[in-house]
Amino acid sequence: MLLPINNVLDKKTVEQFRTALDKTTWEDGKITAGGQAKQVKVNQQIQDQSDLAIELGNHILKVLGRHPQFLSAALPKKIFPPKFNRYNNADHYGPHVDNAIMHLPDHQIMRTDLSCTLFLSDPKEYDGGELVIETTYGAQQVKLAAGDLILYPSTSLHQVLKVTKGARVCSFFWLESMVRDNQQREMLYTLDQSIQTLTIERGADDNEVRHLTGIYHNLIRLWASS
Ligand SMILES: O=C(O)CCC(=O)C(=O)O
Ligand SMILES: [Fe+2]
Repeated sequence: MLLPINNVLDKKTVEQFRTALDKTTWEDGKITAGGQAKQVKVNQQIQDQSDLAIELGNHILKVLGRHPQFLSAALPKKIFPPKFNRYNNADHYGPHVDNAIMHLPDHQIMRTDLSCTLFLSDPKEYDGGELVIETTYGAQQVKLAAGDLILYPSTSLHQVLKVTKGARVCSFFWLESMVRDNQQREMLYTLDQSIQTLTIERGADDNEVRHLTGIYHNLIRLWASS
């Protein structure tokens, strides 16, 4: 499932992020890529452990930590500290699959189940730069408004097309989910969203709402690892 989540950051916050990012130092994105990805990666990034990356990254994590739709869809166990990239002057990132295992700054490791891009440039600011994700239903092109985020399975082959005008600035990161299997996680998300709608329509004291909520939690018990 490719899931867009709108307005993760409001316009004012995006503006504050951009003011800081537009005047910071950017380095070659190849520095942090390995193997096959290094060969096809042509973009810029800011240093992962810089004060700015940590400050902005923590803000994103705080917002996501209380975002019901994100939490329901991702069921996150570990989230990689958000990174920041920029594509301009014909930058692009050729087709690749993200590494399965990532090393966290505290020397722990995590498995990547879901990949995220949080757009910090408005589509009007640049030409090209679509994130193209291969799915079982064909390639999907993603280009979202500034402040919106796309969540997609890390198992997917994906690429960022050449930016031919302007600049595409994003934050990107990965997460390990408590539910490893994409299909199980997607069913839990659909069930949870349906329960939320039903609860609004019928109230929390409704018999079916009670049963379905119980089933949701019991499926989590069966499928989640903490
Ligand atoms: O810029 C993006 O949207 C994705 C970047 C990416 O695929 C990566 O860094 O692995
Ligand atoms: Fe990637």
